[in-house]
Amino acid sequence: MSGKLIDGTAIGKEIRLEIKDRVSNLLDNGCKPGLAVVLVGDNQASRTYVKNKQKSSVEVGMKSELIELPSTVSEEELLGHISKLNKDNSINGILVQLPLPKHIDENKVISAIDPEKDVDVFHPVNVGKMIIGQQAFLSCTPYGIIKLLERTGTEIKGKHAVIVGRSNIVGKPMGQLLLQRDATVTYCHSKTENLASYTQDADILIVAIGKTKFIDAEHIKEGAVVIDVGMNRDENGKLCGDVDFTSVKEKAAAITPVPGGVGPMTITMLLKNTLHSAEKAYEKGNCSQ
Ligand SMILES: Nc1nc(=O)c2c([nH]1)NC[C@@H]1CN(c3ccc(C(=O)N[C@@H](CCC(=O)O)C(=O)O)cc3)C=[N+]21
Repeated sequence: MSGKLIDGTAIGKEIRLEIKDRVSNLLDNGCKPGLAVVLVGDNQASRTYVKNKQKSSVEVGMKSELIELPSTVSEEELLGHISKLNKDNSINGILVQLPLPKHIDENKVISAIDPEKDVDVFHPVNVGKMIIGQQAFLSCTPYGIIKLLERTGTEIKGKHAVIVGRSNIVGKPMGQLLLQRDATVTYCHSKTENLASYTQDADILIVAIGKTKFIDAEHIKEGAVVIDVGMNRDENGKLCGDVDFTSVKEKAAAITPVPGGVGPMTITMLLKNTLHSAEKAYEKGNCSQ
């Protein structure tokens, strides 16, 4: 079987058009959704990602605000910016780009964001609500992956989903969203013994471990759907995933490429959550231009 490509750029575009329509409804009513991105320091990769997020939010008609702070900024000053954004009616979503410099406590900063504006879904209250199925916003990367599975007609119910990686922002929430959709979920990670024995049984394999070509054709069951969340740079600086795409695509029923797979969907879901937040604010009479 020759693997079918899951085109995250194209699926993301479709969803962004739907978002744009709903943004334009809000605009007609005097409410412009606003996303604030806080970038600390001068990490080049972070800067590129943030630019991408800004460009995408403007494309769907949102306001984009960038708060750029030097790597020497104090925790107190950063918290001050967040407090201001929390109170700002023109801002519906706040994202603090991670990682933060070592002298700043990431958990403290994330917890300072108003959960109603936490469109990234990193706040412990939102993560908890999501896991018990009470949350309006869903984690951007896992939610984007659910959309990829849905829009490619991949059955989730009753299937064995194997997650490789257990981060708080991808692996853990991913498993929970799949569980809510009636998959049988196995979590694997860097300490799992005999990893292939689990991955070879996966109908849906999600890989988010952060190691280039960590998964090859040997790990795959014929006809599996393979989702590659990896964002690694190879020796030439080229972006590549955690899956050996060339060999795995021959065995998989469908596979996401890197770039052009999960990445664009993460940003799309960030926009969707920001739209959601603005719609809620509008209903409460709290959305301004
Ligand atoms: N608070 C916070 N929220 C995040 O969501 C967050 C973060 N911090 N820190 C860093 C990671 C990384 N991340 C990416 C999102 C999209 C692409 C993306 O769109 N990638 C393109 C390619 C981009 C390129 O060519 O460099 C693609 O896969 O096609 C990449 C990386 C979000 N992150």
